[in-house]
Amino acid sequence: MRYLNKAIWLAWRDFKWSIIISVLSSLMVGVLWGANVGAVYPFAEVIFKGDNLHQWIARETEACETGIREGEAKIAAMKAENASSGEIYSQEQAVEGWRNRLKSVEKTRPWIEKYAPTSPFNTLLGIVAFLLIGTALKCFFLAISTILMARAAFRTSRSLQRQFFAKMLDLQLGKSRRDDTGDSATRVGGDINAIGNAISILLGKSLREPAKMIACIALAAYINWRLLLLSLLVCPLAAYLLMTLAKSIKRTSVRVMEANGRVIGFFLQINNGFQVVKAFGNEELENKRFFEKTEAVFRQQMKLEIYGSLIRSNNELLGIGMVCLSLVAGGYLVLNQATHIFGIKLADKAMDFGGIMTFYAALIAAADPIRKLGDVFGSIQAGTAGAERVFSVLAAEPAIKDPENPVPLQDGDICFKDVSFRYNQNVSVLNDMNLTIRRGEKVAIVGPNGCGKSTLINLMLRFYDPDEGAVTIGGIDIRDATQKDLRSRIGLVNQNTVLFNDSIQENIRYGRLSATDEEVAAAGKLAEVDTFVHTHTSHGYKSNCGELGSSLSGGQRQRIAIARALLKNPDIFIFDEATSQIDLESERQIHAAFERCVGDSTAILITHRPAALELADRIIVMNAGQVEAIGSHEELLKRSQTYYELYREEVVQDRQAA
Ligand SMILES: Nc1ncnc2c1ncn2[C@@H]1O[C@H](COP(=O)(O)OP(=O)(O)OP(=O)(O)O)[C@@H](O)[C@H]1O
Repeated sequence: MRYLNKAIWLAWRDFKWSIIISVLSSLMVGVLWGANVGAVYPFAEVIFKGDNLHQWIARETEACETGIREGEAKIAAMKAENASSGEIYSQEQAVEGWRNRLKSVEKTRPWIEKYAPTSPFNTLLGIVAFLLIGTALKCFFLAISTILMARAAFRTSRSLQRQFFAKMLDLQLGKSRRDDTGDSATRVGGDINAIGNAISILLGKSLREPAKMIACIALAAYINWRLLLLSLLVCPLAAYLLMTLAKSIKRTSVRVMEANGRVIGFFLQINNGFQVVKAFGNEELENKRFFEKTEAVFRQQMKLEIYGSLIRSNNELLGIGMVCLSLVAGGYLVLNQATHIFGIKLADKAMDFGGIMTFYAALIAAADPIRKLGDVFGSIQAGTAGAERVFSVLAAEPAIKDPENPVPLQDGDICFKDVSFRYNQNVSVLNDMNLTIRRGEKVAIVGPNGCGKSTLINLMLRFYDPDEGAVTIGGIDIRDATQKDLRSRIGLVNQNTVLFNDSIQENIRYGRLSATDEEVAAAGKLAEVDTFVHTHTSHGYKSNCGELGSSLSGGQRQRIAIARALLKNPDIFIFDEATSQIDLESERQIHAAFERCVGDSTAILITHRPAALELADRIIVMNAGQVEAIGSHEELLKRSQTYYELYREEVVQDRQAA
């Protein structure tokens, strides 16, 4: 509940007035509900006795005065007979009851005398009109309350989604990275919707229904509070069952959310990798795995449904239990015109027909909101579970943070000083690495698979921070600058080209949002996007890339990514295997463009391609997380066995490809 309270506080902070008006409207619904039930009393009196309200109030006054008179006479007689003080006290209480009742009657009398019709039929018409107007007003307040609360709840859920989205972007950095896409998708979708639903129910239905219930209970208490207490005897047991079931619902709600996360995660994974599934003919296996995951959701959902129906039954039984108890006791009192059952006093005076009918109507009307509250529990518990899952992510501290007093970066040499890094405790990826890349220099980094080349780039972009040592640019530790400042200076094209489901033009413009169409086209031309965009697409630069660039070839995607980086015109270019999927001829053309565009920016190329190595002033050979050798192509062929072997492999591959 602590986390759901946070969500409610957010709703309160932003939609105070909506909530206040909605809550007041809910209270009005409660009052009008009780008032409508209260109309049963005069209705019963008029229909069954043929009285009008003037006659009824006169009878009531007379009954009260008689009750007081007789009571006082009894007290006097008791005192004369030296009766016990307990007996006298009980009689005094009865007289006090009559006096109170007379006071209420006296208060009502002027209203009845002034406004109530004199004929019974007109009285009936008046009651019907009261009922109709009361119900119309109740509907009006109900609509106001529901709409305003829904608005506050939906807006709060959307705002939570935005916060969650921003947080996810921060948490993707460093070792706090969240790899469970399905789980995150469930949290941002279903869980947040469950929170919104819970807010709307908690501040709407769960105030409105108790308000209706309280109005009816108050009416019942006004008629006969002792009889009401008797009918409430079933409450403690029902409340205990309710609390136990509520805990189970919360626990199961969390399990449903987790299981849903696994279904979505699995679905996304197979959807992305469907070609592998098809190519290896593993459809049956994946269908079976998916079936098991959906079955797990089904099992938890069924549990939830069973708990929900138990709560509904519990509440319904509670309502009917109250009515039944009072039916038996009240029926006995009226039929026997008694005030006691088993020596226990249950009424000050024998109850009349209208009174007991109104009492029953009040209890039946109180049972309806109690029944409706059954569904409320399930939704609130689901919202509480969702809030725990969502706020635990929102509260997580990102591993990569900006410093409190950032220093502006200067263009300059890039230095890795004694840098060590491991993704997890056991495996060291970079070991005490030292490397300086001079400002404006073009370097190529080569090395066997898994030696740490991309990790080097990850540290430079502060996607991770080193465990030991520091990365500096222009002599400033990049941890002392803001991430925005750092990344604004770097143009990255990496091996996994990511394009968004937008036009080619907008995907290139992603490098610099302020770029004009002409600038975008110029960058496209330099990166050889032009060579396919006019011949292979229907709408040129306006053609859509498809989701994640799926309607383009690997090479075409890489060219768009290169154009995006060129458009940014950064201080530092990083090409991480950026031309690995481009044919040799296009690669040469891109390299020519690269030389023209990179100009005096620093450029780091992670590549095995011999043609790309020619662009570099120096080649850095990495092996097992360290710099093994640095030099020109010719020097390294002689000095570095690792380089020699890598080069020979690539040349053979290029010859085969040509
Ligand atoms: N996010 C990660 N979590 C855990 N280990 C990782 C992660 N990314 C990379 N590694 C591991 O770190 C090591 C270095 O990976 P890196 O991607 O830096 O190598 P690389 O030299 O760029 O390889 P390649 O030439 O194959 O792209 C590898 O053993 C890899 O499995």
